[in-house]
Amino acid sequence: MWPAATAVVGIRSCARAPALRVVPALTRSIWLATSHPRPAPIHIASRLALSPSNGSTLPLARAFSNSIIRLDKTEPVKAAQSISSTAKDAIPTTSSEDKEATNTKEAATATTGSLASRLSARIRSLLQSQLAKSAPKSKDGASPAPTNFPDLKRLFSLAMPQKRNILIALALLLVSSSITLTVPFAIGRLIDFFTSGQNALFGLGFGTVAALMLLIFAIGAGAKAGSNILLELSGVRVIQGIRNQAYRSALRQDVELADKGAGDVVSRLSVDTNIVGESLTSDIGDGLRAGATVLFAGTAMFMISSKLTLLMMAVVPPAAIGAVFYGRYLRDLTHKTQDAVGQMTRLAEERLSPPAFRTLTAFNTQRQELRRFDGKIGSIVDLQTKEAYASGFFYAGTGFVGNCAILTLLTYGGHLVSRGEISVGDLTSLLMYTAYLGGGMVSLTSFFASLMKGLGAGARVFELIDRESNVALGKGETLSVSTTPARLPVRFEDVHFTYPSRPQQPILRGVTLDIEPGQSYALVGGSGAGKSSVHSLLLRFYDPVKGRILLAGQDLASYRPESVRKHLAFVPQEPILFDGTLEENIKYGTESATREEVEQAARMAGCESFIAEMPRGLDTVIGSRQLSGGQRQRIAIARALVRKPSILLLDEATSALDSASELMVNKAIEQIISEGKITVWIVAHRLSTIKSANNIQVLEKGKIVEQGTFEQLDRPGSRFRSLMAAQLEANAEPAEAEVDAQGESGKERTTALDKLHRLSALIPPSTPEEREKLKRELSVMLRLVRGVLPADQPESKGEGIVDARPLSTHDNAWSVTLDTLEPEKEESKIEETQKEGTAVLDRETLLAKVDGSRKYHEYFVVDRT
Ligand SMILES: Nc1ncnc2c1ncn2[C@@H]1O[C@H](COP(=O)(O)OP(=O)(O)OP(=O)(O)O)[C@@H](O)[C@H]1O
Repeated sequence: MWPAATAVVGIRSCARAPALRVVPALTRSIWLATSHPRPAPIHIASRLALSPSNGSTLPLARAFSNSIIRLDKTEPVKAAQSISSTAKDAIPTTSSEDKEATNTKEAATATTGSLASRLSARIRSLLQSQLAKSAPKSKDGASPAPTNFPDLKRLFSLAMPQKRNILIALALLLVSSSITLTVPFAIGRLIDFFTSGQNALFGLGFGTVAALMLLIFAIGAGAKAGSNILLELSGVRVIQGIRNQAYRSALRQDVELADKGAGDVVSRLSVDTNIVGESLTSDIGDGLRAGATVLFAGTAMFMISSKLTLLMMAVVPPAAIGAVFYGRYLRDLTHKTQDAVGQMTRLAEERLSPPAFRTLTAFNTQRQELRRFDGKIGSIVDLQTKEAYASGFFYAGTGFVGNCAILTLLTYGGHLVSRGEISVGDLTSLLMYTAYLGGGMVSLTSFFASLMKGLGAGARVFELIDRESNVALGKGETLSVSTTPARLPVRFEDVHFTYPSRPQQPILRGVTLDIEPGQSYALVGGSGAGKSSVHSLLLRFYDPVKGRILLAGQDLASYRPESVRKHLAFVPQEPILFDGTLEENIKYGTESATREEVEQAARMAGCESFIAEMPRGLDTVIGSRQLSGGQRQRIAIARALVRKPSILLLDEATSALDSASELMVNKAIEQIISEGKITVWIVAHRLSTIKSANNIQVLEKGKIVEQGTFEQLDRPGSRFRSLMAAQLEANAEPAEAEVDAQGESGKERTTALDKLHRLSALIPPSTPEEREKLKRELSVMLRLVRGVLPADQPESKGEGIVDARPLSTHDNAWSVTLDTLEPEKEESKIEETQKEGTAVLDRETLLAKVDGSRKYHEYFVVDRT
């Protein structure tokens, strides 16, 4: 408010003519119109303001300004040195003027030299501590990672695609600003015209002048509209360009980025890009307008009264130094604030994701979550509080400096008017130009501050854009294949692996294995053994830290990742569906698939029945969580099948399926396996799934400890058997009450059948009590098997009922046949079978007892060594 307030005092002190009464109000309204609510790069002002006045100050201003520009670059300490050396250069000039003539030049140099070096050290330490504080902490919180702020050139390069529009907008802006800036001059002349009683103004009649001015103002308004529209539109396009660039970069990253959570990336894409785009377009417009205002107003003032102008300009350098430090502080603060916003977004996004939201609702952890979120907001508020204090003090300071300047103008200006050195009109123009200058400088500070904010946010955007992926897309040789599906042997050779986020935790410690084309493999191991990690390495989500993976005899890392992934299909543990139709979801990644191919894949994956129940079949739109877990898995399997891959990777792909669906999917997989065209590599816990593979690999403690066929591995003392036994024990815990409660309803039957699957490979108990328990269970199962067979079941192989393979090849094993479990014979038969060694029940025999008309060709076996 300084120009308006002090204008009153100034005008009163030199009031001569009635027309002057209008000046304070006029000054105030013009100042309000030109001032900006936000701060300004006084360094530019200082350069401009100082330039015409004093030859010796021009280099200083330039050097200072250059130092400030260097501050924006990535070398803050060098910039600090530069600033201090600029200050050092400045001190001899000013101090030598003030010194007594008796002072020797050496003494002055020594004094100023030590002052300058102290100043230099102080600035350097300030900047270093600021940088250290603002730099994001590393994961362990120990050592801060240095922040690389982009230089202005890099920042401006983002606006290059809109260069033409921006330049036109800026040219229009200069036209409109120039017109606005002639107003104080015209008013000064008008005041002199009215107070002097002349007949002509600029040699023209008043009416003509007024009409001309109206025309000029209209042109100014048009130019302003044009520049505003063009800048806004350029801003939108620039933001669009930055977002595209950043998103493209995000999509090309390796999965490590996603492991950290998407929230931070999302906030970079949304908030940071916005800040950068704004600072490159509308803020640049504001800045240029303000710069032109300051330049024009300063020059005009200088022409009206150089003495007065120079006197006023003395206040600029301290304000400029303040602006530099404020700007820099703001830039670091913005970077930190944006980081904090990123963390908050990450938390909110994670917690509001459908599965997380269900969990927090079910566990009543809303308060706890709110506290956690509050903590995140708290750190943002802390940073914003610092910003509030910084801007409060800064603006108070610049306001104070401005008031001092206007006071000087009015006091000394009034004096000059009273001495007749300048006219009242001149003083009025000066006063108005001061208001313009003040407003312009405030706007410049605002522009400077937003540019600094842009740099802070830009650093985060560039971090994303520049992030190098370890597994770079588009780099490497194209994997060329002669057949479809391609026959691609895989070999892991002494592969060691740790996740980048946990380099101290080895996951694989020398895995060596072979995958032959057209074969099927099951990778088994305890939870957390690293099975999924093995698949991740083949998919090149990560690269091994040691050893190598060979694909078709060549290092996997030498291929273009996309060309390898084209031949792989992957069904993850937790399949992801996207918003869209079922067909779109199945075709995801295989856009060329026809409707028939989609339908066939859906059929093979066992999706047919539930798709048929959907209102629009394959065209039904689904959200990411609008299907059951088992349905999602089946869609994901269909998605993999429609791809017709060379290698099909299934990671617990049937874990969420019930037995009937699992059986259906397993049959589809078995069919694929039997065709021998596609290599199938399964990660599984369930025996029924594992057994469908020709080869089994057992992963333990980061190594493959056993591999072979099921028959080879299912032997006493094998790691595989103990692994299976441990899992089965954990799963098969039948209780009498539960068994009784099962009845024969479809759902319960399915549950019991699931248990039956597991029991088909159970190691029978050795103690009489446990054997008792097993007998009870098997007898219930027998009842269930009878119950589950529909009366109209055609003569068949028992499809869709029970999945169990012949295990008759097992040496030294024994089995309890279900027919031994007919109530009256149970006890004796078990004993008997134990003595006999291996005996197998074929279902045909079993079911012949149940219903002589049916034939079944599969077996239930209870295996025991
Ligand atoms: N993105 C990751 N970053 C860091 N560590 C990870 C990551 N993913 C998995 N791990 C760790 O790597 C180890 C192996 O995990 P992996 O998922 O490969 O095991 P798994 O054998 O597939 O387990 P499960 O059978 O339970 O799915 C685990 O200890 C796990 O904590």
